[in-house]
Formats: sequence, C-alpha cells, structure tokens
Amino acid sequence: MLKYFNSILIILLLALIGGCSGNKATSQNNLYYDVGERQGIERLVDAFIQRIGQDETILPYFAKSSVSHFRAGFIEHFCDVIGGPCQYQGDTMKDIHTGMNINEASFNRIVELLILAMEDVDISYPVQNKILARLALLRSEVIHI
Ligand code: HEM
Repeated sequence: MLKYFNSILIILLLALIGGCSGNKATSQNNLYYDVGERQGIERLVDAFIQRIGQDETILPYFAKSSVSHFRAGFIEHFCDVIGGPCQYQGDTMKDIHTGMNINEASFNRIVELLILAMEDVDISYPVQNKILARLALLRSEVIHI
C-alpha cells in the first residue's frame, strides 16, 4: 500500500507542477500585474493610440489601417510580450511591418510615443524600463525590412 501511496503522491506533485507552469501569469511573474492586467493594458494602448493620432511623423504610417484592428492586435501582442495570459495569434512582426520602410528615426519616435503613453497612465519608471527592454528585442523584426 505504501508503495502505491508514494506513486500517487509523485503523480499528484507532477500534475501540480505542470498546472502551475502552464499558466504564464502569476502574481510573482509581475510585469503583467504591474501594468494593471488586461484593463491596464487597454488603458495604455488607448493612450498610445491617442499619441499616435497626434503625431505627424507616425500617423501617416497608419493612413490605411483600421484603428480597432490595430488596437485589438496590439493589446493581445503586448499582453503576450509582458508575460500575461494571452497568446498573440496574429501575423509575425516581420510580416506586418515589411514594406513600411521603418527607419531608426521612426522606430525611436514610436518608442517615445509609448513612453509618453506610459506616463499618461502613470506607469512607474522601473516598470517602463522593463517593458522597453522587452520591446527592444523586437527592433530587428520591424526596422529596415
Ligand atoms: C517594437 C516595436 C513595434 C511593435 C512591438 C509593433 C507591434 C505591432 C502590432 C502588434 C501590430 C498589430 C498587429 C495586428 O494587426 O494584429 C502592429 C501594426 C502596425 N504597426 Fe507596429 N510595432 C512596432 C513598431 C512599429 C513602428 C516603428 C511603426 C511605424 C513607424 C509601426 C507601424 C505599424 C502599422 C502602420 C501597423 C498597422 C498595420 C495594418 O494596418 O495592418 N510599428 N504593430
């Protein structure tokens, strides 16, 4: 009986570990929570869209885009990038941005607009820096392609 008890215990432990690791967002895995979960991301993306709408360098890139489609895709992607419980299933960053002729200046400007948006919604500087570090990894997928 003890033999079986040990096996059952091991199976239960493995199931528990599996269950935990399958869920990306935990309160220790903090960036998603630091931003204020889904609602916080939506507030931030709305502020970002406002900023893009007022920017004469970046707005022309969006001349033929649907705001609601961009909003939905950006929210899902952002949530995924910061470790939230979302799985972005849209096109790759490369596919989306190919042919837009994005250069250093426009990339830097988008980053500035995101920083302004993060300030608009009172995201702290340490959290801003962690977000920017994650997005910086995607630079080569949107620039000069
Ligand atoms: C790290 C930087 C960037 C990230 C993470 C990013 C991410 C995204 C995402 C997630 C979408 C929406 C995808 C969807 O429709 O599902 C998108 C669309 C778009 N992005 Fe970016 N982007 C970045 C930089 C830029 C830059 C620098 C520009 C232009 C200066 C730009 C212009 C656009 C435009 C115009 C669209 C809309 C495309 C369409 O209408 O289908 N992006 N981007």
